[in-house]
Amino acid sequence: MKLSFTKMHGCGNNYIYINCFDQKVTDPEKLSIALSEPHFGIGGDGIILISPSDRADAQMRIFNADGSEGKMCGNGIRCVGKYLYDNGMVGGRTTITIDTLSGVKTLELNVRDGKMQTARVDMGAAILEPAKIPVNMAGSSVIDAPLVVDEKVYHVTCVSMGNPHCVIFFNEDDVDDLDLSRLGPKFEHHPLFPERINTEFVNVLPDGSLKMRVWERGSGETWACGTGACATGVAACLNGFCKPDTDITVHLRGGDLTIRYTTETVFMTGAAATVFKGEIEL
Ligand SMILES: N[C@@H](CCC[C@H](N)C(=O)O)C(=O)O
Repeated sequence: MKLSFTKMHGCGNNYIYINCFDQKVTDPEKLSIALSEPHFGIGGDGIILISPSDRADAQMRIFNADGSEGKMCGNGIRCVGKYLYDNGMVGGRTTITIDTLSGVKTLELNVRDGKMQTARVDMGAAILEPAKIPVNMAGSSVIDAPLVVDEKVYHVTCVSMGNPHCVIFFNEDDVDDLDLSRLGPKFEHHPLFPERINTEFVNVLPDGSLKMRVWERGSGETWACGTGACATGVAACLNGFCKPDTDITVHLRGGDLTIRYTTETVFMTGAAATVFKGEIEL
């Protein structure tokens, strides 16, 4: 059996996109593990299925490289917008909707020469995680709360953007120097996060922008995470490093995203790119 796919990335967060309008995937968990593997598969951070929806232009489902399913993918949703627009699946409209496990999201597409370049996504309201970690909590949410990992105290702010994120701001260490392959799994599998967690390691730069590295549950270190950048922008506001209702630049390993946190919602703006198309024998 042959499967057509498109490799796309948003700020280096690269997934294998499968058009399920005309193809069927029966075991997406197993397929994601096989295709994400770089030596025997295609290589990537996971797969994203694009299917018909009865309440939006399309539905997307995201599977991490280990086969687990995420509820939402910020970099992925911009790529799905590009896929739909560039392939003529939304009749040239630049306002489109995409159904996700975390609700229907609206995208405003910025188009040049018939191709989508960037998208602004209304990601929905940030959900402040209820306190599971004792001590130093503002209200009933986890904001700047101490969490011991490997006998060291980290101060974490937990924000859900449909999927769970734990954001840590570093004053002294440059996040570029952290050994994420050692540290990331300790947060991902910490007993306080039974559903596992995506973790963002962040420096606030002198100009007020944010430098972020991410360890994603189910995929390890990726070059960017859209929901993670949103959670980081929100956490920066909650901790007084940035201001709501302003554009916050988040520098990721694979590019920049612009985040705006308002009382009603979080907006994320960034690019999406097609890398190549292919067909794989299963
Ligand atoms: N890379 C994504 C998030 C993908 C899902 C995540 N690893 C999870 O399991 O929650 C993004 O750009 O948001």
